Parts: sequence; structure tokens; C-alpha cells
Amino acid sequence: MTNRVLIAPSRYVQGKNALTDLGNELHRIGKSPLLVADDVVWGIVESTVAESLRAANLEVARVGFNTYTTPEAVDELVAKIRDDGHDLIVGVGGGSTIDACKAAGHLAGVRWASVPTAASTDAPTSALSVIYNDEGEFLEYRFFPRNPDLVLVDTQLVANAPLRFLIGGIGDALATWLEARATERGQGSTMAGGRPTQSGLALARLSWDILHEHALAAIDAVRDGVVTPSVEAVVEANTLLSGLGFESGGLAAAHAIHNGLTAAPSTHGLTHGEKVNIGSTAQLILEGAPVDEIEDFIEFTTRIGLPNSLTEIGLSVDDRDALRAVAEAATAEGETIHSMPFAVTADQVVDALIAIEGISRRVRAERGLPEPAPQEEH
Ligand SMILES: NC(=O)c1ccc[n+]([C@@H]2O[C@H](COP(=O)([O-])OP(=O)(O)OC[C@H]3O[C@@H](n4cnc5c(N)ncnc54)[C@H](O)[C@@H]3O)[C@@H](O)[C@H]2O)c1
Ligand SMILES: [Zn+2]
Repeated sequence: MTNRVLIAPSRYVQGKNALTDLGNELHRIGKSPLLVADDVVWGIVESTVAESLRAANLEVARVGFNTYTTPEAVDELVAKIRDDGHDLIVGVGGGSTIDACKAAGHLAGVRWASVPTAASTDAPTSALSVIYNDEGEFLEYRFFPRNPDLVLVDTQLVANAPLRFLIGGIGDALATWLEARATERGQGSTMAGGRPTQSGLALARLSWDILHEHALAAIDAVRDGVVTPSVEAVVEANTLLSGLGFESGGLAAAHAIHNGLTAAPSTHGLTHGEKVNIGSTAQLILEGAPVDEIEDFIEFTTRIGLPNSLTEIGLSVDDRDALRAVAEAATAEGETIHSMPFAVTADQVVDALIAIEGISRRVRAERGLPEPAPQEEH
């Protein structure tokens, strides 16, 4: 029988204004950090980061970052680390920047740290990166022997970030329990390279429970840019619990369908977590989950502001060719959909994707929620 495996970052730090501690925290793991942040993020964090690093006697060296985590973007960072002699790379921003830094740190043989400035994904904690081409289509997962040495999240930054990022992170984190549960029911292994551990499953479940209790209240708070206990709970669920839960609990259909959706140009304006939520809704249908559970999931995610219909991702039930392309990509060899407790074909995925439209429309009508509308690009 395959071993059960749990992996985790070495140190997780979360709190309001935690960014002021970044210098001290980095000083524990490196002497010459390379910070990677795009211009938007750097504009927000530069003064705090610079002051904190200088107080810890660390130099402030920063490079920018563009849209996607491509092989070329990773290689450029590796060259920068080598040319300038850095011993640590620090991804400051969203999941794309952080993934590029993990991949570059691994290739360059230095340590890496994650400083998420939005609670938009569980990328900061994991020991893997998701690599895309220039068009934003999924290429591959890259796995590393270690998780980040440090994950530092400033909850005030998260509360100041556009609300859509927190909502995306909630979508990413809700999938965690659904996929871990499916992996445990089947024979699949996790991204950590073993069977799910009880701890991985429990953390995935805790993330789900926290979100059902606190997500709506956290959204209210972040709309006004304030940090409350609900915001703290949701940031931890989105970032740490979801990260540990997916890596050591298992990914299944939801993320495979997300990866398939990246092949559909109409979804490119959506966040990671929004696409994942389409995958979660389709997974529930695919696995024949109890109807109550499916309907409650649709109601809850609609209230959160996550898409759960084709209309919201720019597709319709008549887009058979596009849906087939998504389903073919989602069921490619090696995809996590094969961790489901039964064999899944592309036909089944097409049917599940078509089915989400009708059920989403009916549940919304029955429960007094607005009908699905195409989401605005961002
Ligand atoms: N490796 C993993 O385990 C893992 C897990 C989940 C997702 N991912 C990856 O993460 C990526 C998606 O990450 P994402 O959803 O964070 O998006 P992103 O990183 O692609 O984009 C984030 C955007 O938000 C902006 N931003 C960040 N913080 C901000 C702030 N405080 N205020 C204003 N703007 C801010 C950035 O400038 C950037 O434009 C995908 O590539 C996905 O595959 C990886
Ligand atoms: Zn994800």
C-alpha cells in the first residue's frame, strides 16, 4: 500500500501589518533576498518592505513580474538570482508571482518565501508551481522537494486588495474538501506523493467549515477594508488550510476541470478560484453527490459571488466544441481527475458541465437569487 504523506511550509506568519516583520522573518533564512513583485504590488508595499528590510540589515533588491508563470519567466528569475548572487527569492503578490519564485528558487538552488498580498489562492504554501504558456493555457505542474521556508500574510493588505481576489481564494479553498474527500474515497495519490493523511483531510474539512461560517462576514468586512476575526479566519482557510489540505489531501476533478477551462479563451478574464468553482460544481454533479448538497453549494457560492454556471464564464450549453475541448484537457493522462473514485471520461465531463447551467438557473430561481449573468473582465 502506498505511504501516506503530509508536507507543509516551515513557518507561517499571519496578522494585521505583519509586513512590518518581513525583514526579521527573512533574516532567519537568507542574507541576500531577491524580491519579486509586479508594479501594482510594489507600489503598495515598497515603503513598508524597504523599511522593514533595512531595519534587519538586508538590502532591498526587487525585480518586476508580468502576467503568467511561464517557463521563460522562471528562467529569467533563475538568471537574476545567479548573476546577482542571491541566496533567497521572495514572491510578493498573487499566485502567479509566487509560483514563478518557487520554481526559480528550486532551479537556482536557493531558498524561497511567499508573501501573498491577496488571499486569492493556496499557492503560497505549496511545494509545487503551475506553469502556463504565454496565452495562459495550462502546461504542467512542477513539483519541488520542499515547501516555502516562510509564508507571511499581512491581513490588512488582503483587506485592502480588490474583493474579487478574496472571493477567488474562497472558491479555491472550497474545492479543497470536495477534492480531498474524493481522493480518499478512491485510490489516487496526492500532490505530496502519497495517499491522503487524516491530517490533510481534517484540514481540508476545517477550511470548508470555516468558510461556511465566516466567508460572508469576511466579504462584508473586506468591502470596507477592515480586518475582523472573520477576515483572519478566512485568510487562514484560503491560504494555509486549503494549501495543506489540497497538497496532503488530494486534488481531483475540480482542479482538472479548472485546467481544462484554461483552454477556453472566454475564461481568461476569470480568476483561478472562479474557474475552480466551476470545476467544483461540475465535480459534485459528476460524482452524483446528494441533490441537497449540490443545491446548497450553488446557493452558497452564488451568495459569495462565485460563478457556478456556464453563462458566467462566457459559455453556453450549445458550445459543444468548446466544452469538448475543456473536457478533453481535463481528462488528459496524468490529470488529477483520475483520482476520482471511478473512471471519468471526457463525455461525462461534457455532460456535467452542461448540467451545471440548468441546475444553477433552477436553484437560483427557487431560492430567490439573481439569474446568472456573464462576468465582467478584470
Ligand atoms: N502552486 C499552487 O499550489 C497553486 C495553487 C493555486 C493557484 N495557483 C496559481 O496561482 C495563479 C493565480 O493566482 P492569483 O489568482 O493570485 O492571480 P495572479 O497572481 O495571476 O494575479 C494577481 C493580480 O492581483 C494583483 N494584486 C495582488 N495583490 C494585490 C493587492 N493587494 N492590491 C491590488 N492588486 C493586487 C497583482 O498585481 C496581479 O495583477 C494561477 O497561475 C494558478 O495556477 C497555484
Ligand atoms: Zn487551486
